Amino acid sequence: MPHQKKYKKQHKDKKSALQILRELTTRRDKIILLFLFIATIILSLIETLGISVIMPFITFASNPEMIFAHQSSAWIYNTLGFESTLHFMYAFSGLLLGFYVFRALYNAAYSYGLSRFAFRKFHYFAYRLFCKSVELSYLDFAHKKTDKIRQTIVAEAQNTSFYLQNLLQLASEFFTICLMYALLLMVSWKMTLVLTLLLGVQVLLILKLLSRKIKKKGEIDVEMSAELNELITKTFGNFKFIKLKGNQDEVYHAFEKLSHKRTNATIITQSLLPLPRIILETIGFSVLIACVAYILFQYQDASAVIPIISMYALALYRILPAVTRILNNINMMGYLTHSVYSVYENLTYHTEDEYQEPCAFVDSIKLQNVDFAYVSHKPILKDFSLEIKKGEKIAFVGESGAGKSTLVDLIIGIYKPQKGHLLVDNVPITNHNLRAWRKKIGYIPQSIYLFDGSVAENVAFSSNFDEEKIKIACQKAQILDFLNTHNGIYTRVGEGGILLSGGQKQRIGIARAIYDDPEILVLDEATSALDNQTESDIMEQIYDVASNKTLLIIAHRLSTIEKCERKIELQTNSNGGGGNNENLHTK
Ligand SMILES: Nc1ncnc2c1ncn2[C@@H]1O[C@H](COP(=O)(O)OP(=O)(O)OP(=O)(O)O)[C@@H](O)[C@H]1O
Repeated sequence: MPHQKKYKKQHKDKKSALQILRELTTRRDKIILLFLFIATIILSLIETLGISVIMPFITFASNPEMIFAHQSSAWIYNTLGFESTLHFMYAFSGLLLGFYVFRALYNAAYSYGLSRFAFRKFHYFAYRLFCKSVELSYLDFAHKKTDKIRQTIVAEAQNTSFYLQNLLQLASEFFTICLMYALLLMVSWKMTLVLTLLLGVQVLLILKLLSRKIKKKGEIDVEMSAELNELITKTFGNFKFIKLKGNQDEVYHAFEKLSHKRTNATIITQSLLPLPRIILETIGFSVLIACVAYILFQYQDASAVIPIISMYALALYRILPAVTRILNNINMMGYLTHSVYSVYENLTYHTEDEYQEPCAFVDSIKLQNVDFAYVSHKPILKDFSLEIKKGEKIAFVGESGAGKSTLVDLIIGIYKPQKGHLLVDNVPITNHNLRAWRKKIGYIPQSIYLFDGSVAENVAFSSNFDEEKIKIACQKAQILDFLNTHNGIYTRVGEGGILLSGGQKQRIGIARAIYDDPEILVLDEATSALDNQTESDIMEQIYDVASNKTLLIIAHRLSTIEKCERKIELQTNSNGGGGNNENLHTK
C-alpha cells in the first residue's frame, strides 16, 4: 500500500482516471466505443419511442375517431388508403408488435455488445497484468507482495472494466436527459431554467458530499481485500505452525477485524448509493407540490398552469431516474478509481524486454569486476571476478548470509551485475541472449515448490511431457522406485507437495532440474533436507549425471562437496554481505 500511496502522490495530480483509460484503450477500442455510443443513442430513441407510442395506441383503440383528430394519424390513414379504422388498428397493432420484437432484439444485442466490450477489456487487462508480473525482474518481484499482484490481476482488472461500463452507461443517461431537456425547453424555457437550477444545486451538493465519501470507501475496500488475501495465504501457508502454536484465536481476530472494516465500507457505500435518488425525488416533488399549493393560495385557481405543471411532473418522473443513474455512475466510478490507478501503475511498471538470441557455451563463464548490492550502502559483492571453466565442479561455501546464493544468482542470470559483466565464452550476457543462457541451467533450490498435480507435470513444469524422459529424470533422482509403489509418474503430490515427505519433494526438484538435460547444474542447498545416506546416494547420482556438465553447488555439509574440484569461500564482511576479491578464498 505505501507504494500505491507514493504512486498516487506522484501521478494523481497529473492524470485523471479518464486520461489513464484513454492511454489504456487502443485505437480499436476507441472505434468500438464510438459505435457503442451511437448504439446507445439509438437505444435511447427506441426507448423513448417505445413509451410514447403506447398512448396513441390506447387512445385510438378506445376511440377510433381520434385517428382523424390528429394530423399525422389522419395523413397516414389517407395516404395508405385504409378502408376502415379497424383495418388501421390491425396495421397499427402489427407494426407495434414488430417494433417491440425489434426493441427486445436490439436490447439483447446492445447488452451483449456492452458486456463483450467490457469483459474483453477485463480479459485484456488481466492477461497483460499477468504477463507484466512474469516479466518483472527477480529483484522487483522479491519486493512485491504476491497477494497484491493476484488481487490486481483478478479483481482490479475487473473493476477497471466496470469503470468503462459505468462510463458508457453515464453517456447513455446523459443523452436521455438531453432529449428530455430539448422537449422541456420547447414547452417553457423559464420553467426549465428554474428546474435546472434546482436540480443543478442538488446534484452539486450530492456530488460534493457523497461522492468523496464513496470514493474513500472504495479505497478501503481494495486495501482490506488485499490484506485479507494476504492473511489467507499466510494462514494456509503456515497451517501446521498455527496448529502447533495454538494461536487460532489471533488469526480469527485478525480476519474478523479486516473483514469487518471491509464490510463497513461496503455497507456505507451501498447505503449511500441510492441516497441521491431519494434526495432528488423528495426535493423535486416537494418543490412541485409547493408550487401548486402556492399558485392555489395566491390565485385560488390553478387550472391555467396545471397542464404545464403536469408536464413537468411527468418530465421529473423521467428525468429524475436518469439523473440518479448518472450520479450512481459517477459515484461508482469514484469507488472504482483506485483500481484504475492500480492497474495503470502495474501495467506501466518498467520491465526490460528479453530477446531470443542464441548463446554458446564451450569454454568459460566469467564474472568481471562485478559489484552487487541489495541496499546501496551494503555491497554483497565488490569488484568481484571469477572464472569457471566448462565442465568444472565448483562448491560455494561460507557462513549463512555471506552471499553464496546471490553470487550464484548472478552467474545464472537471475540478477544482473550493477557494475562489471557476466561473460560466457567472452560474450557479455545481455537482454538479447539472457533467455538462451538461462535455458542452459538446471536449478535445484533450497525449498521446492510443487503445485497440486502429478509428479510428471511437476517435473516437466507443464502438462505436455515426454513420459520416458520423466522416468529417466525420476530414476536419476532416485524417486522412481517410490513412485512405482503408488501411481508411477502420475502420483499426485498435493498442494505444495503436502502429500510427500521433505526428501521426496527435494528429489522431485532434482528430477525437475535434470529433465531438460541442462549444460549447467546448480544446487542451492538442494540436499540439505535429506538424511546422510540418501544425500550421499543422490550426490553420487548427481556427480554421475553431471560428469560432462558444469556443476555449481552451494552446501554447508562438507561431505556434499568433497568431490568438487574447486571450493570458493565467501566470508561475511562488516556490512553483512560477503565475498570480495580480498576475502575470496579458492582452495
Ligand atoms: N531480495 C533481497 N533483498 C534484500 N536483501 C537480500 C535479498 N536477498 C538476500 N538478501 C541479503 O543478502 C545477503 C546475502 O544473502 P544470500 O542469500 O546470498 O546468502 P547465503 O550465503 O546464500 O545465505 P544462506 O547460506 O543462509 O542461504 C543476506 O544478508 C540477505 O539478508
